[in-house]
Order: sequence, then C-alpha cells, then structure tokens
Amino acid sequence: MDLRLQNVSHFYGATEVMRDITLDIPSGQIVCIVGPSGCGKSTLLRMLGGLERPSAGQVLQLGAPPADCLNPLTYIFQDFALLPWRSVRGNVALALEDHRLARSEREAIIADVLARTKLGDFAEALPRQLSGGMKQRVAIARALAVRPAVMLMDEPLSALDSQTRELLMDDLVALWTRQPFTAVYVTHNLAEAVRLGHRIVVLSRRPGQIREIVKIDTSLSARAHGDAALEAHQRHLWGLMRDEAAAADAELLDV
Ligand SMILES: Nc1ncnc2c1ncn2[C@@H]1O[C@H](COP(=O)(O)OP(=O)(O)OP(=O)(O)O)[C@@H](O)[C@H]1O
Repeated sequence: MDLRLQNVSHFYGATEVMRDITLDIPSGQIVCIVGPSGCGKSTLLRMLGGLERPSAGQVLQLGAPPADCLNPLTYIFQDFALLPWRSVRGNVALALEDHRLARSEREAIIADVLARTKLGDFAEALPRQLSGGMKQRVAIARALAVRPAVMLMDEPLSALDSQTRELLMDDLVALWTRQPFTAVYVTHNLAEAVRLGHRIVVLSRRPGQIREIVKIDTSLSARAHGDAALEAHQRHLWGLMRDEAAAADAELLDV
C-alpha cells in the first residue's frame, strides 16, 4: 500500500501551516521529512495517519495493505509512550489485544518482534528498568507487531543521547534490511535523514512547501557513519535549510 498526499494545504484558524503539498510514500521505502521548526512536519504525519483532515487536498491510500496486516498505519513517538505498569511483553501484547488472534498466534508474533528488536531476554522487564534506547526498541516492537503497511515515526530518536541514537539507527537499518518496511520518518537531525532515508523531503518554513526531494540510492546497509557521500548529502540538505531555519528561529523569538 502506498500513501499519497495530493495538493494538501492546511490552516489552523487564520494561520496557514502547509501549502499545496503533493507527495508519494512508496511501499518498502523510508521517506524522511525535514524542515525548520513549525513548518508542519508533525501535522503532515497526523494527516497521513488520518488523525487530522487537511483544509484542502486529499490523503490517499493506494492499493490494499498486506493480507496479514492488523493495523495499516501505526505511530512511533519520541517519548516511547509505554505503559509503565506493563512489562515489555505486556506493552507489545497491548497492540494485539483488539485483534481476534489465537493465543498461539499472538505469542508467535510477540516472540518474533521481540527477537527482531533484540528484546527476547527482556520480555518480563518493566519500562523503568530499561534504558532509553531499549524503551524505544519496545515501541518499535509494538509497532511491528501489528504488521503495519506504513509506520509513522515522529522524531523517534530525538530523546536519546547520540551514542544510543547511532546504535538504534544501526538497529533500524538491520530491521529494514532483513524485512523492508514502509515508513515516514520526521526528524530534525540531518545525519539521521541521510542514514535512514531512501528519499528526504525538505520542507520550507511555515507555510510548509516542498523545497526539494533528495533521493539517496546507496542501500541502507552500505551507508556508514562518517561516509563522505552521505556527508555531501547532509551538507546539501543543510544548504537548503540553513536560511529557512534561521528565519523560523527569529520568527519564534518575535512571538
Ligand atoms: N492543533 C493545533 N492548533 C493550532 N496550531 C497548531 C496545532 N498544531 C500545530 N499547530 C501549529 O502549526 C504549525 C506546524 O506545527 P507542527 O507541529 O506540525 O510543526 P513541526 O514542523 O512538526 O514543528 P517542530 O519541528 O517544532 O516539531 C506550528 O506553527 C504549530 O504551532
């Protein structure tokens, strides 16, 4: 299943936050969205997830989700959103509770996603016993459990320290390489975007418009930290964003 935004514009009251965005999210790719603060990245994600309706234009789901998909669109948030009184297994199981599954099938899904996120040995741990990186891996496991057509990821690594971020990027690359998934990945961090994005959509400051879509053909598994070609992409992205980010920053200070 692909997603498409077609000529989407959006207002909050009199404030125009997004203007005429047309964008395809092809199945099996990670599409990163970058842009200055307040340009509408999270709003765009909410529209793709059906949580918000655009003032104009359409959000389309093209094709059917995979046959075994339990929930076509699922979110991963910056703050993990785990239930503190439930174990790792319990948090993952939560995503499956609304679905009619045989106990054995449910257990097989939980075992599979815990193994894929390297959490098999921590199934009975509580969130407070886990590091930030492990908590986010639980959130990723919970998202994968419903076999989504598209994962909507809103700055999933930005609450983590830089070393943990590096490790989780490696984990996401390994997950995708083993079994490609489709994701829209909002981030402020251009290093994350060039490491994880098959395409990187650069938005202008508010009202957010598409300035450029940067395509990176190098396979995810061949991209390494400090790679010269990736750094060149990153410099290009920063060149596109620098003035807009400065202007957006000044605008916030004026409020
Ligand atoms: N529910 C809402 N009601 C009114 N204004 C809103 C609402 N949600 C967001 N906004 C405003 O819309 C604009 C876009 O917000 P959004 O959170 O989508 O931007 P963003 O690019 O994700 O920002 P950031 O990078 O700071 O997270 C901002 O100016 C924000 O203040």
